[in-house]
Amino acid sequence: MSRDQGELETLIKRLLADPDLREHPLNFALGQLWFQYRELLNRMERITRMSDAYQSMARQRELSLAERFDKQLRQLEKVARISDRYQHMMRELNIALKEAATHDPLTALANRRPLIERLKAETERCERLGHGFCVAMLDIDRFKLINDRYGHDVGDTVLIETARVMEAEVRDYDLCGRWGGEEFLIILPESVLALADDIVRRVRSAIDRMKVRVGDEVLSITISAGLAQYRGGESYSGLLNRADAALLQAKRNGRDSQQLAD
Ligand SMILES: Nc1nc2c(ncn2[C@@H]2O[C@H](COP(=O)(O)OP(=O)(O)OP(=O)(O)O)[C@@H](O)[C@H]2O)c(=O)[nH]1
Repeated sequence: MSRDQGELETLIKRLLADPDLREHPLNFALGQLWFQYRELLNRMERITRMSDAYQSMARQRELSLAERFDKQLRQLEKVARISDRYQHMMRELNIALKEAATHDPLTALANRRPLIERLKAETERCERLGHGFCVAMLDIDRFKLINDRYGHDVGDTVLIETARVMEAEVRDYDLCGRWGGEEFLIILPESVLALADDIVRRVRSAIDRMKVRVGDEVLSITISAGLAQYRGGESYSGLLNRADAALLQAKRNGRDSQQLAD
């Protein structure tokens, strides 16, 4: 309120309160004007208060919207983190499942499944391109004796060590797997029998040099092997049968040896 306005209000209040002026002809009109002016002022104040309240309410609502937005954002971030972890877990699980489906849990070598897939692929490739490939079936000699004498755990260690040495000796593109029990299969692509024979001799001599210790004793492990080269038109199981028969012959020949299939 300005200074002039304040002085005018004081003057009007004084005039209206003056008993000598009560009968003055303008007193009633001035009283009415004063009353209307006060009413107007009150209404304006009410409107201003309402507008202030509305603005503060709006500010409050904006604030709580921002807070709600932040909360939603935090929740979304949490969901995204959980989903990331879940996807990572699923990926790991898939890898573990694939590993379990294609690898022998004891030696970590390929199991029969990828071996058979590779045999099929190689026979098809052979038919198409005419490249030769060989397989070698390898078997630990008198393995039952090791189990019986030293226990199953030592037998397992022998299997693990044999697998490790075997895999280290073959070429990168050969596939070495556990066919079952103490029997291993090596698939040698792009090879004729003479080359496969050299590679298997190298594998056997590395296993010969391998040292598995049981207390003070060092076990000596020998291997017998049968080798066969793929013949056009033959099935992969026919090829395996010939390698198996050659292995049997190697065993009959006194073990610790290798035999080429006819
Ligand atoms: N420790 C262990 N032993 C196994 C496993 N799988 C098979 N065997 C054992 O391997 C042995 C194979 O014995 P045999 O088939 O008689 O052959 P071998 O004693 O090696 O004799 P030859 O093959 O004739 O030289 C059996 O005693 C099986 O119990 C395995 O995962 N761990």
